[in-house]
Amino acid sequence: MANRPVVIGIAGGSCSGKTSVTRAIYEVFKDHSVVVIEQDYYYKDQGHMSFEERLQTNYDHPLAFDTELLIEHIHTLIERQPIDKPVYDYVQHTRASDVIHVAPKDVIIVEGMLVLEDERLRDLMDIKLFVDTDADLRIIRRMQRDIKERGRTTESIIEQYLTTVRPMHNMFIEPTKRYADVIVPEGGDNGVAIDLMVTKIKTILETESNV
Ligand SMILES: Nc1ncnc2c1ncn2[C@@H]1O[C@H](COP(=O)(O)OP(=O)(O)O)[C@@H](O)[C@H]1O
Ligand SMILES: Nc1ccn([C@@H]2O[C@H](COP(=O)(O)O)[C@@H](O)[C@H]2O)c(=O)n1
Repeated sequence: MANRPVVIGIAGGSCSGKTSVTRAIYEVFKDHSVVVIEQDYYYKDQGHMSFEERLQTNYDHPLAFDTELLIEHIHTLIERQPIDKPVYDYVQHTRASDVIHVAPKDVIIVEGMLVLEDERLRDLMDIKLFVDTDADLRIIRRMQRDIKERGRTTESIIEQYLTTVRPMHNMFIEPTKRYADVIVPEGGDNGVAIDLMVTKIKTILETESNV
């Protein structure tokens, strides 16, 4: 077993396929040892705000996240200590009351739109991925997903996309592509990129000098 866990960052726009790539890697290592940390679960707690106020939040800005807590939790996992991971409720736009107890593992995947935006996060990562999918495909996927899974209407999705999702993507997410070691076109469908990642992770895990 490696001394220091391997930390992989998986960034990219909303609905680019980050979760799909994460799941594909998870499937390979799940019996071995892998933990997934979703940046979305670290949205700031808005329990003190009314539902109407929560609708005004810009969920695509870096300041919407409790990045301090996210960094603290990754440090804790790297030190091979457990964490209580928050749970997020997209319908209520705030943290759920429960947490998930997460044991430390050999592979830590940190997945989320803006995980390459903060230098402190980037510095913790051994491998940085950016999932790159065209904006037209992403908005179609988002429309389908958010109506089905996140309690949204067509009108609210279009309004949010034009006012915050698109401009914040261009301002904060797209520029982080430059920090990626690997740019993955088409996300979960890119079997070659996923195989390469799996091979690289195995190599790091097997390397004695990984301390
Ligand atoms: N290649 C694909 N073709 C069609 N739909 C996809 C594809 N990849 C992902 N999706 C769908 O798009 C939505 C977002 O995908 P996901 O992997 O969760 O992206 P992200 O984590 O980047 O938001 C999901 O509903 C998923 O089923
Ligand atoms: N209460 C919230 C919180 C987040 N969002 C949107 O989620 C997107 C990020 O999740 P992905 O799985 O798509 O990467 C982001 O674009 C936020 O706008 C939300 O709508 N409501």
